[in-house]
Amino acid sequence: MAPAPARLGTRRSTMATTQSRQVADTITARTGVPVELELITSYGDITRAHLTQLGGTGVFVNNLRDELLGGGIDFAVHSLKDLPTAPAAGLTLIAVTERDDPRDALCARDGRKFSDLPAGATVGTGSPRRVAQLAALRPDLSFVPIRGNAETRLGKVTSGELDAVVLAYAGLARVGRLDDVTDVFEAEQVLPAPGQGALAVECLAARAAADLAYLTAVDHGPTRAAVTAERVVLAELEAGCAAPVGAYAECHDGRLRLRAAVVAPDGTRAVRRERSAALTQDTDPVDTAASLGRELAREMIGEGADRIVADAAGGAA
Ligand SMILES: NCc1[nH]cc(CCC(=O)O)c1CC(=O)O
Repeated sequence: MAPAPARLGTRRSTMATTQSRQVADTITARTGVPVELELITSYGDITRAHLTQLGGTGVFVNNLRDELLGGGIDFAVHSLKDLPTAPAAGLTLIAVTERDDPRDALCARDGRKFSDLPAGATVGTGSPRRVAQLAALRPDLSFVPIRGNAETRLGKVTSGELDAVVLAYAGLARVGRLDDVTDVFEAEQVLPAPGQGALAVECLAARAAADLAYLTAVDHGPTRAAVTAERVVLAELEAGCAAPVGAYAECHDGRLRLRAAVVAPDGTRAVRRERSAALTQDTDPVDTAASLGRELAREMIGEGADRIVADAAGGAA
């Protein structure tokens, strides 16, 4: 008899089901274990509240976590950037998949580049991190908070309601909308969100070394080290996914290079730092990454980065 398929819990959006299906297919290809998708509705998908007003992180992941704890699903796939940095009791990140393109992308009317947008052009994004970094580059633009899935946001450009929207390149790729991209931001211009472009596989901690150990087949070491450094910066700054914090790490020639930026929502104040560390044979890259993230965050706090985070959280949305 064929083994019962593993139950993978996913949000219902096109982006979520596409990325979950990709992870499922890779798991099956590498381990032979069949996987079926279970669609779960999340609060973040149904609420009409503005994302920065939801009062807390994790709106996209809590229902999936409840299903994991209740045994309704065997494992869940999340966009890593939507996962709060605090560990969830009883659960573990058994795998972090190889990162897709981490950059942010502009989708503008008339094929315009970011530098070609006229003064006063309206740019839609619900992310304080994007607004802050974009305002630092182009204080003459008008940033408009928007919500909804990628397709809804792109629709506001097609309809003429907005001149442009900014979205994650990886997400646009997953919903098949790369043709809408008119410009891409390099890390020098806009640092992505910690974990952007990577997917996290989460399961019950008690099953991780037991019947679900095969899930480590989709773990990618260099991505796990990079996103660890990025997420430690976020955690040390006591910031969540709605904070104006960008962080990006990459492994190159045996070194891990970490860059981070904390920018006030109006783009006028910023703390930007970078630091790198050697990845050696006899140290765990994840430990090296965590230390690197802590050191960089402490330097940034010394320059007032924590105050920018606190002011942004306390200020008006
Ligand atoms: N907050 C929603 C969300 N979560 C993950 C992605 C994109 C895909 C990714 O970063 O892996 C998006 C949409 C966006 O930021 O444009």
